[in-house]
Amino acid sequence: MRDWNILEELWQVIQDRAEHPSAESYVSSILTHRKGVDKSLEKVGEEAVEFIIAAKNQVPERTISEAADLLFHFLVALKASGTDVADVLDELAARRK
Ligand SMILES: N=c1c2ncn([C@@H]3O[C@H](COP(=O)(O)OP(=O)(O)OP(=O)(O)O)[C@@H](O)[C@H]3O)c2ncn1[C@@H]1O[C@H](COP(=O)(O)O)[C@@H](O)[C@H]1O
Repeated sequence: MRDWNILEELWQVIQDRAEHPSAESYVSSILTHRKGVDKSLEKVGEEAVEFIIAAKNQVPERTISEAADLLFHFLVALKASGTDVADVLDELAARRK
């Protein structure tokens, strides 16, 4: 099975950008956007739609790329909304049957 550490790494980078915003950082630009949390939520919506279209049209490369965009923006939106990804993982674990 593929290593999931990339998601953990990405979460660490997002945390770091939140604590130390930088002008060159895309993550910082979303987390400090004038629209507040709405900007990150908009991006999740856009990327979800793009993912759905790619998957429906059965375009594998595009589906992978849009899925990556969606996962990335979802993590940024979790941060922007003050949600800890650890709590989401705990919630999933608690649903184990
Ligand atoms: N995984 C990503 C990643 N995926 C997508 N993107 C950016 O997300 C943006 C999405 O863009 P769209 O296609 O929606 O383009 P757009 O219309 O210009 O976007 P908006 O103006 O609507 O925000 C692009 O600028 C991409 O570069 C990402 N930017 C950063 N990362 C990761 O986040 C880390 C930190 O990045 P910085 O914060 O930029 O240092 C990086 O090292 C990467 O690992």
